Amino acid sequence: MSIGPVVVSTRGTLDAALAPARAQGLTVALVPTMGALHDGHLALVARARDLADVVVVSIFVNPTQFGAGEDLDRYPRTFDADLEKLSRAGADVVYHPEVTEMYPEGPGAVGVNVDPGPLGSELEGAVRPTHFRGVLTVVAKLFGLARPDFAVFGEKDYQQLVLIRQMVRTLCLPVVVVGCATVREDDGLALSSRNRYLDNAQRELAVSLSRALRAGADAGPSGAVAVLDAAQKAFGEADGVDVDYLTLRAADLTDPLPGQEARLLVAARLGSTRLIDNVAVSLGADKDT
Ligand SMILES: Nc1ncnc2c1ncn2[C@@H]1O[C@H](COP(=O)(O)OP(=O)(O)OP(=O)(O)O)[C@@H](O)[C@H]1O
Ligand SMILES: CC(C)(CO)[C@@H](O)C(=O)[O-]
Ligand code: BAL
Repeated sequence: MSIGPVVVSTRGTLDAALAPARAQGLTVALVPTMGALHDGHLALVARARDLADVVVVSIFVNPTQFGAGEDLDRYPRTFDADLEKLSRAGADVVYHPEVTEMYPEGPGAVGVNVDPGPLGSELEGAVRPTHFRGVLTVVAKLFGLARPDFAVFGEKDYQQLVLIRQMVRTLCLPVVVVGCATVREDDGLALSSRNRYLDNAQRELAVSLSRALRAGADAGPSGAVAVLDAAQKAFGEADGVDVDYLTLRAADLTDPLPGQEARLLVAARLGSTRLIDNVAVSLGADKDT
């Protein structure tokens, strides 16, 4: 019987847990999460297992990436179930700090933060203006704490992945960022901890996000206009789904160019639940250009 991962909650105990591996020159992969783990997270852990000798998973619901009125208080916290899943997935260390450990002066204290730059105010950032500052700041802290050789993130949070890559490049951080494909339900819905907020009717409607993205991606060779048309049509009249954005960008989230791999991204609200998703699109030229 496996004894499961070592669970630590402070910088000192994390250092102590990783010291033997570091002394032997073993490599470390970090998988940052906010818990409420599902198969999408476990795919990241499996990738981390392939990449490195030691796998550290952090579970921390980071208050600084939630805006006022968002779901910080009701965000699912399922630590015991998470630990069982991580045990089966072969994680070595679980870092589960308290808010006071990560933010000794309080999460609201004015201090040093990572500025995400202009992309931090677009797409998700347009609706959640302080979100990416909070994400990048906590990810930078986690990198400083765990000092991983590799860090694994999901493409489901595509803008987050792009911004983390930018941060690593700009700040010359010594870590390799690895992105993992989005894991989906059988009907196409991207797995997300927030899916558990959906009632039955909303769960049925939620498939319209991935259906629209799929239709858009299929129209890729016909150009950007066709992609957006097809995606919007596939959304149809889905009553009860309020789309925040449905947009086509280049893979680095600048303007898309024909002949390149692009990304079609969507965010929508179903009642008080906000879901995001995206797909890769092989983009051809518009017919009349
Ligand atoms: N379906 C998925 N497939 C692959 N990776 C995923 C999936 N869902 C989440 N991840 C990745 O897991 C990591 C931790 O994400 P997080 O704990 O916020 O889970 P989440 O399901 O995205 O939750 P939320 O509902 O808050 O968006 C991130 O790198 C995220 O991109
Ligand atoms: C990367 C992350 C763990 C930072 O809190 C979070 O934004 C998430 O779960 O995607
Ligand atoms: N998966 C991104 C975390 C958030 O929405 O706050």
